[in-house]
Amino acid sequence: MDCVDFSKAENFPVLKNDLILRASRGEKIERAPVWIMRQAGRYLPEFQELRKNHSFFEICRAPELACALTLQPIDRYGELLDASIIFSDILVIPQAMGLEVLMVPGKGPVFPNPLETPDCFTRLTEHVDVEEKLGYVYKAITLTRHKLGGRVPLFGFIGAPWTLMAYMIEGGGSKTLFKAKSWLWKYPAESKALLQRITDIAIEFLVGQVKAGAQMLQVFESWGGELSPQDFKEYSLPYIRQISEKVKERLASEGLEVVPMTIFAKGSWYALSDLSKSNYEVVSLDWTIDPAYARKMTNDTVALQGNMDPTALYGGKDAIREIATKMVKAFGKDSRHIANLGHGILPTVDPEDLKVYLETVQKVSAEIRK
Ligand SMILES: Cc1c2[nH]c(c1CCC(=O)O)Cc1[nH]c(c(CCC(=O)O)c1C)Cc1[nH]c(c(CCC(=O)O)c1C)Cc1[nH]c(c(CCC(=O)O)c1C)C2
Repeated sequence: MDCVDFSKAENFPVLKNDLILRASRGEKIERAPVWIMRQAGRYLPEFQELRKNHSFFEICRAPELACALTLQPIDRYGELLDASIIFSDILVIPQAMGLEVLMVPGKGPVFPNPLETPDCFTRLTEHVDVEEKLGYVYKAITLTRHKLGGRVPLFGFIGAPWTLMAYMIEGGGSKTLFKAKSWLWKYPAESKALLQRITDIAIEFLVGQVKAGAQMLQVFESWGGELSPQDFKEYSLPYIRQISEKVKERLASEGLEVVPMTIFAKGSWYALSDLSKSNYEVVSLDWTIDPAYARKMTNDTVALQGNMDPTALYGGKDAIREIATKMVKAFGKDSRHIANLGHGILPTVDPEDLKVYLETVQKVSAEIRK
């Protein structure tokens, strides 16, 4: 019997379901692929069980545990999911840059010593060795690719530079982001220097994730919608563009597969046209955007991902069926559509209700293509 070494990014099992890769590239699909942001998370009792005995970042740093959590939704929902996403967090980049981040149960991420002024740059590591600091994510990706057995493709991801900068200054979640945004007015040059430092690491990290086995990449600009259209153009878009352009250049020049990339800029409806011209195959939509409007603004040049309101999963099974059906129909049968929610699944959703959503999407999106 052949012995495959699960620590090596080679001899991966053959992919059996490439629906999401085809949808991303605008190829013909028999139905819309579906996956869920935060699908490996707190709404699953099996996640809670494992989490009881381990801290959040301990799990991220232990490839066996991160792999086990990534597989939980895939094992539970079987063929109802068309993609997996590696269990990790966007905040591993600020950690690699030298900032401490804690995950406080019931509160979320906390930076005990956030950046207060640009003088604090002295606390950041000058040259981050991405492999040394974040190699644990690569190991988790490689192991997961083997253990997935080719069932579905595996996403790697990062937080976009503006979103990470905001966390590094706010020190955690925030309603107004007034501390991070005040940097844009008080220290525009230093803000751009910080965004560039994050961008350089992000590029390296995404290339490393593909090398390790990631088959798609998603960039989360979760706090895009806190910026005005003008500020988005200045402090978010240029870095989002650099990331897709340079990652693809690097992948091609290193003879690696140039994998499809998704941009999710939550709240940035005004930027849809710009985002569709930013070298991403997929633009992800939050639930406030009408699919027809998005199709028009992106001029039908990209695949669209989304976008049921995550709280619709609290409406009961009949409402879920009705709302999911409407959503699938709104994206239409000819369009490139990857079904998802408009943001991450909330921690108190009943996993059986999510199942109804997945079943409905698969059924309806196949029916309208017959
Ligand atoms: C893609 C991803 C993320 N986090 C996690 C994953 C991997 C798992 C998956 O998606 O299935 C695990 C992931 N990350 C976290 C959890 C819960 C941690 C726990 O067990 O206590 C999980 C499962 C913790 C976390 N980490 C973060 C928050 C948000 C806090 C805030 O509102 O400011 C929280 C609560 C930061 C974070 N993390 C992430 C984002 C971008 C997506 C989004 O906008 O939701 C953001 C903003 C991305």
